[in-house]
Amino acid sequence: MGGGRVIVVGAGFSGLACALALAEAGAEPLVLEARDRVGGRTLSRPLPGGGWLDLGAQWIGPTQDRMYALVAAYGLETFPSPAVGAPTRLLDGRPATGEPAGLAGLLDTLDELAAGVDPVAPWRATGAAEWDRMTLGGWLDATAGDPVTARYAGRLLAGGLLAASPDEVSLLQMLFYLRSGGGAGSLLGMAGGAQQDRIVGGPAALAQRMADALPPGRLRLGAPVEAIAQDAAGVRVRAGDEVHAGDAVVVALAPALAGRVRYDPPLPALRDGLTQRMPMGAALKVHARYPTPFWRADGRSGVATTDTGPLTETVDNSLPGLPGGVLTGFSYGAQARALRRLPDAARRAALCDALVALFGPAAAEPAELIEYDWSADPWTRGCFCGLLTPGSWCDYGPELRAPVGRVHWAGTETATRWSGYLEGAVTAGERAAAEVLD
Ligand SMILES: Cc1cc2nc3c(=O)[nH]c(=O)nc-3n(C[C@H](O)[C@H](O)[C@H](O)COP(=O)(O)OP(=O)(O)OC[C@H]3O[C@@H](n4cnc5c(N)ncnc54)[C@H](O)[C@@H]3O)c2cc1C
Repeated sequence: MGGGRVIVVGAGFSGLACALALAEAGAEPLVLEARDRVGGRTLSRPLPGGGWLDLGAQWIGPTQDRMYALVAAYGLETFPSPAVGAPTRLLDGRPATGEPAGLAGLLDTLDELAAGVDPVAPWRATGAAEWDRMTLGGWLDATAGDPVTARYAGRLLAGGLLAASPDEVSLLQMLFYLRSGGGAGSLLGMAGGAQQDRIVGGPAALAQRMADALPPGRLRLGAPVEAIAQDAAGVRVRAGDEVHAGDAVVVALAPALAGRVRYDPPLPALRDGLTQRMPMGAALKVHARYPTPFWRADGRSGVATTDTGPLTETVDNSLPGLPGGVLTGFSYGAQARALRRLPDAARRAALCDALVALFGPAAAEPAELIEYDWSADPWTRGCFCGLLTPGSWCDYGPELRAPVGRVHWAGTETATRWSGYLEGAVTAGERAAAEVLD
C-alpha cells in the first residue's frame, strides 16, 4: 500500500501503535479519537503531594516485550511493584495463612487444559465445543472439591483476570486467556508476572508520547466516528461533520464499541453477531489514599485476597519516595455491579468496610477514595476488556480478526498474546498495520 491513506479509529494503545507502524512504513495514517485525550483505557490522575494514580491500566510484566520496548524508546522508566511484607488473606471470613489447599492443583489443571488451546484459533481445540458451553463457575463447582476453593478460585480467575463473575464466562474463554498470557503463574504473579512493574508517570504518559511521535496533523481528538462506508474506490469515515476518505480503515476499538458504528454496506451477519456477543467486563478499581502506608508497620504487604465481600483483592500502590500510602482495591462482575447500584455514600461506606475487614480499623477513614467508572464512560463501557459469552467462541471466534473488505480490526481483544492487556493492544495494532500494508 506504500503511500496509501489509512483511517485509524481510536487512539488507545492499539490505534496509536497501528498508526505509528503505518507512518513508519510510509503510509498516511489519520487517527480519529472520540475523546479529547489519547490513551483509551489508561488514565492518570495527579496526586496533591506529587506522583499520580493510574485509574485504568497500570502494570506490565515479563514477556510483554513490545511494552518494555516502547517504554524505553519513548524515554520512560519502569519501577517494580512493592515486594515487602506478607499478604493478607480472608477465607470464609477468617484470616488464613495460605491459599485454599486445592488451589495450586486447580491452576495446574487449567494450565494443562490451556496448553491444548491455540490462542489463534481456540475453537479448534479438542474439547472446545464442550468447554465453550460450560461456564468457568460450573467447572470450578464440579472440580474444586470444596465451595471455599471454588469461590476463591472463581473470584481470582474470572474476577482478577477477566473482571467478570465465574458464571458469565466459559471455560474456553478462561483457557484462551490463560494461554494467551503465558499461564496462571504469569498472569496472577506480581514479581515475575503481569503485575511486576509500573511505568513512571503511568501508561497514560506513554500513550501521550506515542501520540506526540505521530507526524503532524495525523491525529484528530474529539472526533467520534459514527459511520464507515466502503466501496471499490475506498473508504469514507464520518466523524461529526467531517468525512475522511482513505484506502482502508483500521477499527481499533473493543468489539462492543465497534458494533455501535454504522457500516455501509452493513457488516456481514457473523461479524455483527460477534459484536453482539462480546460484552465488556465489569471492574471497579478504587484507590484509598492514607497519610502513611500503615499496613507496612504490621509487616503486611498490602496485597490481600478474599473469597467474601465486595472487594476481591487489594495491592499497595504507594509510590516510592513520596509521602502517603495508597491501597488499591478491585471489585469484579456481580460484586462490582452491586456496588455501582448503591448511592455514592453507601458505596463508599461499603468499600471502607471491606478495607477494614482486610486491614483493620486504620483503614476506616482514608483521606480520599478515588474511583473512575469505566462502565459509565461512553467510549469504554466496561473493562478490562470484551469477553465472548459462553458458546460464542466456537460460533463467532473466527470473525474476531477477519477483515471485512477494506475494514480491518485491531484492539486488545483481537490479540493472540496478552489479549486484554496493553501488550495485546500494541501487538494487535501492529498486526493490523501489517495486514493493511500487505
Ligand atoms: C481499570 C483497568 C485496569 C487495567 N489494568 C491493566 C493492567 O494493569 N495492565 C494491562 O496491560 N492492561 C490493563 N487493563 C487493560 C488495558 O487498559 C487495555 O487492554 C488496553 O488499554 C486496550 O487498548 P485498546 O487500544 O485496545 O483499546 P482502548 O484503550 O479502549 O482504545 C480505544 C479508543 O477508541 C476510542 N473510541 C471509542 N469509540 C470511538 C469511536 N466511535 N470513534 C473514535 N474513537 C472511539 C476510545 O476513546 C479509546 O481511546 C486495564 C484496564 C482497566 C480499565
